[in-house]
Amino acid sequence: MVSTITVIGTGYLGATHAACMAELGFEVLGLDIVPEKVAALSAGRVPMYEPGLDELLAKHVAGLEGSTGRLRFTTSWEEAAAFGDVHFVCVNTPQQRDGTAADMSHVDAAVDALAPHLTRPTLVVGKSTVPVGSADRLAERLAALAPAGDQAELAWNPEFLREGFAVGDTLHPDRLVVGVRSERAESMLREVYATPIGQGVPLVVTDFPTAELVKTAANSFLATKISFINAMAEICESAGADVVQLSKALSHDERIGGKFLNSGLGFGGGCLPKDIRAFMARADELGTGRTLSFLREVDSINMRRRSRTVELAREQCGGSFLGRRVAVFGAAFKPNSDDIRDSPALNVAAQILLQGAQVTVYDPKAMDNARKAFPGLSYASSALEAAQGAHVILHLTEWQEFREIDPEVLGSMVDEKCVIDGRNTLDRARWEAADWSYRALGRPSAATAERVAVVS
Ligand SMILES: NC(=O)C1=CN([C@@H]2O[C@H](COP(=O)(O)OP(=O)(O)OC[C@H]3O[C@@H](n4cnc5c(N)ncnc54)[C@H](O)[C@@H]3O)[C@@H](O)[C@H]2O)C=CC1
Ligand SMILES: O=C(O)[C@H]1O[C@H](OP(=O)(O)OP(=O)(O)OC[C@H]2O[C@@H](n3ccc(=O)[nH]c3=O)[C@H](O)[C@@H]2O)[C@H](O)[C@@H](O)[C@@H]1O
Repeated sequence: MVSTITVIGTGYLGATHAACMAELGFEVLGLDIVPEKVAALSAGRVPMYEPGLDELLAKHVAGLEGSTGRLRFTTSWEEAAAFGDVHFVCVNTPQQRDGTAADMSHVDAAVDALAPHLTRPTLVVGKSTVPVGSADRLAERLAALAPAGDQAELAWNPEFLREGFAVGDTLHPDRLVVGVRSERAESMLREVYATPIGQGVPLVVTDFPTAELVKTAANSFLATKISFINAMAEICESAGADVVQLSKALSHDERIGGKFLNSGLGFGGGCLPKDIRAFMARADELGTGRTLSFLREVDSINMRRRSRTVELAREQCGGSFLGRRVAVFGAAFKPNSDDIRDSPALNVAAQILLQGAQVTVYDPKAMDNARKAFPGLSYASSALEAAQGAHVILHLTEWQEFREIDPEVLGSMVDEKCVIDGRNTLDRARWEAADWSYRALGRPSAATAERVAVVS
């Protein structure tokens, strides 16, 4: 029977997974190699912003008043190995520094550190996003290093949660996918996920490579859908059409659907960009690189959105950024997160800074991370403060609070009433009624829109 679970790597994925496993009723031990992270989590503090996670920690972390005491954290591999019936590996797999493939060093290091302590029957479950073929390789490594031999078995269980919705996505996933080599592994994972399975969540039981591929295929599809609508935005710009209306019209077709069809600055974050690149690199290794060549285009459409946003801002500044003040609303790669990994907003802000503007950034949650990564940018403590004396406002991460800003009030603080909506989520009519020049990717300017209206 499975009653104890360890979670190795307590970042965005692992901290959430650990807390949710405690919520499902298991005794959980989270392990990380960063002692400060372990100390923060042990005190019930979430080292990042993830809605709902602090409540779960308060409910379950041992030693906190009124908690179930089911959740603890450690840096000790011996303790983790002795504790867990099941070990989830949730460490990071970033893009390699000198290439586009996934850096597997953290996964390998975690397996190498855990395995020698595994003296009793156990299941090690990979959750990190890895190149297809990794599980086969790691299963051999585990069997070779673990004193328990083939009683220390591997399974692969990719994760599909979205940051900002991580708790809900973990407790109520769309589907569960498990790659297994034995009935024992399957039945242990069925025990772990008995609650969601009992609630009707579909479970797909498959082999290692298929489980690994489901994950990279899913992220590639999502990235492709976003770049598709952003390619349409490029066409709209040339043809004087409006990509927001186009997207809405497409979404009424149930076969297409409206999700992940929001055009704008494109995708960033710690997953979609590096996952499509790692997938292409792996396909090259497998000798099928051509099959995924479309993902190169997906990537370059996405990166072009960033340079197009910089261009549009430069046009609005009269052709040069020199001596101009630019306010950037948003630093996180998406709203409801403090994650700035490959953030399109910060990428644009940094490019504009390098071209001579004074750039002031405000984000509701990602300020600390942004300051550390981009110390050359200026930071304000509110959107209104960032906008003081600005020649152009760039709306680059679509936080709710930016949608709620009154353009009349903001208008009295800026030098020029010019806004670029990089996420196509501001109420254009409201901004134009307050006398702002509103520009967006894939949407006609007010002048073109009038011309199109006259012609039609
Ligand atoms: N962030 C997300 O929304 C999702 C991430 N994933 C995948 O999950 C994996 C983890 O991603 P994140 O949580 O975002 O990364 P992260 O960087 O936030 O967390 C990784 C954690 O692992 C720890 N770590 C690194 N090496 C270790 C080792 N040898 N032993 C123990 N701990 C170690 C780090 O200190 C860090 O706390 C990646 O493969 C990612 O692609 C999958 C689905 C969703
Ligand atoms: O593998 C992962 O780590 C995760 O990657 C994504 O989740 P996440 O990175 O949290 O964020 P998304 O909501 O997918 O957004 C990714 C990026 O695409 C952008 N996006 C999203 C949707 C859209 O219509 N348009 C668009 O530009 C967002 O602004 C953001 O920059 C996937 O949605 C998750 O299923 C997956 O588990």
